[in-house]
Amino acid sequence: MVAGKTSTSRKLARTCGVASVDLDAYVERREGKTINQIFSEVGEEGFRAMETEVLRDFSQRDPLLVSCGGGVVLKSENREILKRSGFVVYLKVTAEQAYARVKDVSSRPLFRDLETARKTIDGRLPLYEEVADASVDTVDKTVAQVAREVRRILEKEGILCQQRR
Ligand SMILES: Nc1ncnc2c1ncn2[C@@H]1O[C@H](COP(=O)(O)OP(=O)(O)O)[C@@H](O)[C@H]1O
Ligand SMILES: O=C(O)C1=C[C@@H](OP(=O)(O)O)[C@@H](O)[C@H](O)C1
Ligand SMILES: [Mg+2]
Repeated sequence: MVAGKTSTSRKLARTCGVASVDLDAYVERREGKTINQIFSEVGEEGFRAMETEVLRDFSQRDPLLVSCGGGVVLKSENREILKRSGFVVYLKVTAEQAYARVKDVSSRPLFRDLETARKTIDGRLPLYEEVADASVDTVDKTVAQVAREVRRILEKEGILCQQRR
């Protein structure tokens, strides 16, 4: 959470002219509810079911930049989809940096305080590493810098065409 997945993907889509979708934004629009409302109405389990459904749908469309929610790695089914059908870039962040970026964490039901954020990040680390084809450290970098790094990786992999600079 707050690694900059949504912002980086949006920036990259704009600069590279590639279609993009944010899974959380898509779920919110489809349900006509915020992530918070979904969590309070159907719980995390209900939200995770929706997340898997949209991940499955969008994994079949190509080329597409998909920004996932940070908890997408929790289900093994999702991890298999990510590994099978995408090139996965893991954006790394520390709990401290994430907190410094957003003072108001109220729109993220699972990001409550610094200690919880630390534990969440530590607990998920092996899962992110399991699915990642590449990783980018986002600490002390702007969204534009992170997007540039991701773009270079995708160009090197032959996923995006080299752009003239
Ligand atoms: N590299 C960054 N530097 C500074 N602020 C950032 C950076 N990446 C994201 N942010 C800010 O942090 C907040 C959360 O970013 P977001 O892209 O929604 O992260 P995620 O989708 O990983 O949770 C936004 O307010 C965004 O502007
Ligand atoms: O890490 C998580 O479990 C979650 C991250 C959120 O997305 P971001 O990582 O884009 O904030 C959102 O999917 C939901 O609040 C749950
Ligand atoms: Mg996001």
